[in-house]
Amino acid sequence: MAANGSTEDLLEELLNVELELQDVQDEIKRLLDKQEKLYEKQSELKAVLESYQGLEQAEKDNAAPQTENWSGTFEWDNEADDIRLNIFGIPTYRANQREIINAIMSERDVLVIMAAGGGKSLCYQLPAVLRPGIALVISPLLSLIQDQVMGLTALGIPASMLTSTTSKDNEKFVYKALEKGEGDLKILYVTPEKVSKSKRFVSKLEKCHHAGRLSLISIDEAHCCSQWGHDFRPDYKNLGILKTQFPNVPVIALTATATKKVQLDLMEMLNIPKCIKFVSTVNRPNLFYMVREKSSVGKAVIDDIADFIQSSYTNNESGIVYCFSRKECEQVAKELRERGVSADYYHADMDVNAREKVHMRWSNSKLQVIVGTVAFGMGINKPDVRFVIHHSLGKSMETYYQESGRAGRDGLPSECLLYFRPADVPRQSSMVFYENSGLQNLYDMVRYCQQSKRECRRSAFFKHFAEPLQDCNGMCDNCADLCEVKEIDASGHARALVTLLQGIQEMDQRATMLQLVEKFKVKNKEVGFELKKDELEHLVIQLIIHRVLKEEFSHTAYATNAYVTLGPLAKHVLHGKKNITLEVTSGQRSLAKSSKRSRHTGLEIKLDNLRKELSSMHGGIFPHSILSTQQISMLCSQKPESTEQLEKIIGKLKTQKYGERILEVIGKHESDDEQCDDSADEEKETSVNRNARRSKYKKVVVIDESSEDDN
Ligand SMILES: Nc1ncnc2c1ncn2[C@@H]1O[C@H](COP(=O)(O)OP(=O)(O)OP(=O)(O)O)[C@@H](O)[C@H]1O
Ligand SMILES: [Mg+2]
Repeated sequence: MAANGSTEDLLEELLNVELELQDVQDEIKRLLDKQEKLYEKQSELKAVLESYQGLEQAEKDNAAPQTENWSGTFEWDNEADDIRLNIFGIPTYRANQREIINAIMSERDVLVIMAAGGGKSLCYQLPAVLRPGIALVISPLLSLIQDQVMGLTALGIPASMLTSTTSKDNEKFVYKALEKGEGDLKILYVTPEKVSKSKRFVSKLEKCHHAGRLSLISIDEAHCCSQWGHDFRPDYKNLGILKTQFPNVPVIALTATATKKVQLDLMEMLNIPKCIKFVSTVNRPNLFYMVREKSSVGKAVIDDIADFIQSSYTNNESGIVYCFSRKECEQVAKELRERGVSADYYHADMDVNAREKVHMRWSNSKLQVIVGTVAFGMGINKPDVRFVIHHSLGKSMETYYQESGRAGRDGLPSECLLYFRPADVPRQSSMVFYENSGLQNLYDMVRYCQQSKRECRRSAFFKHFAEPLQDCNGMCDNCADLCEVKEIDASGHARALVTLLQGIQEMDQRATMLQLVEKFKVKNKEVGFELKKDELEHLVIQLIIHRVLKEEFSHTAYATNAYVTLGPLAKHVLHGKKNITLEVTSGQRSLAKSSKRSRHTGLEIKLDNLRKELSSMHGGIFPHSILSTQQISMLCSQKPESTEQLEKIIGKLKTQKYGERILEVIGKHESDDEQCDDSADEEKETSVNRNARRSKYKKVVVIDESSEDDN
């Protein structure tokens, strides 16, 4: 019995030792993984440091040529102005466009960083028309290429492409144009694969260059070259050979966003160390940014989205709704349709044809809203997207800037609305935590969502992209809506939360955010004023961002779960060294500044209908290629009566093609107008006004700035 007893004891002890060993091995594995990650981070940081040093040197080396005055007068000024107005139908240049065109015309290599919709295409398309020969444009996506070629063809500019969809006949035509200079071709679009994989193409290009007919090389969406960028394409890596093969042909690389590191990478990979750099602001002054509380009650958020679209965008103006997952995408599209919104979904699980069909219907304004995942990305070229709604927060400020930036590429007022609720944070964090800086990027995004009502939303973008602050001009919810902001001390709640979590951890248990909040509600009725469930969730998230709490992740066979644990600054809260305040805004908001959104007049609607009619008559080119929304606004304010007046607004080419119909619509509207005193021009309520009224009572948690150091 005794022997038996001691065998059992020994077995138990052995088991315990084995369990402990297992724990130690797990711990070693965890530490080795951590070491691996730290090594990676170390080498990445070293590379960044080197590239910064290199960039500074390169900038010094380039200092002299950069001082050239690209806004001066040039011999091609008149001809360029003529092409701009009479072919492209563009009345004036936007910031940096003229300077970039002048640098390219002076045969310099150029790197252009210009916000989405800033007008990068004109910077290479105009010199392509102006210079003799053929311009080669590298673009990453078939759909982008097709849009561009269609748009140029509508303007009467001979453009072609070589892609997987090009017919044999067309290919022959292009090769003849390259090799022999036969036929009419000014701009040729190809994907990067063509350059890196088709020897035949490169040899034709060499012949074209040899005969002096290669006018310029444009590399659009150039950030795809860099592994540090957000859309790396392996084939972009080989584009450096273009400068080696054709050293005297000017190269223009263009992208909407590139950090300093990406810029340096691009210059190196494309072999353009001496390029002239034009960096424009990331600010998109025409975008109105707003964040709304996402209700956790049933489908309230869908009701809100449908209401937003139906009350602000009654003329079928295009929009995008971004969702977190494919399933959510389909669901939201269905729910919006049930509420009478013309919506369909787009995600990576669909076959290419179905996806393309949805995209086309939307591009032609036959479908109002695309409900998409991040897969609905770079190929979107529609300039008149009036609103981008995020059903859930994105994974970083960078992606939010890109996605929301698809609104208002035509420069007209547009809205970017994000729905936020704390419960969406662990959904995202459990997806991104393994990415390099994944959590840090996500928490920056959360900061934007939970920002104090006293802070401008735009300032978050300026900070993120390391740019000096600029005036928002009332173009975000916080700047437009005056609301009373009160602060309430929530340090007691924070302390109680930390204590509760400490207790949970001491019992070797753990809790998700929702479980923690539930437990807290049950246990802590006595902490001063009572917070509602969603307010407590906001508080937990805010404590995570400020490292009082932290998220930890654990995998099951089906999912990754996010748990909340004590963070490095938990002690500060416990010892009263860090104050936490709750921001409470009053429900009554008033509009600070007058609305920036233009009104829809009867004439605008008539001209919009006309461009749609003409677009289907002209072989389905996009309505915005017939008349841009900006041109419609100018037509409405100037109401031209003759061909000469019309030409000054939309240029000769469009006047020749569509002038008669446009003048007819304006003339008829004017005579109707006189009779009925412009009753058709009933103002539609501006969305900014409406937003101000629809904003709801809300509490935001902020960490007191006066509290102890965060680090
Ligand atoms: N000077 C201008 N005046 C008015 N409209 C312009 C001007 N330049 C470009 N646009 C219009 O602005 C819209 C966006 O231009 P473009 O497609 O070139 O943007 P982009 O900078 O390439 O943006 P993205 O990064 O999204 O590709 C187009 O409809 C274009 O016709
Ligand atoms: Mg572009």
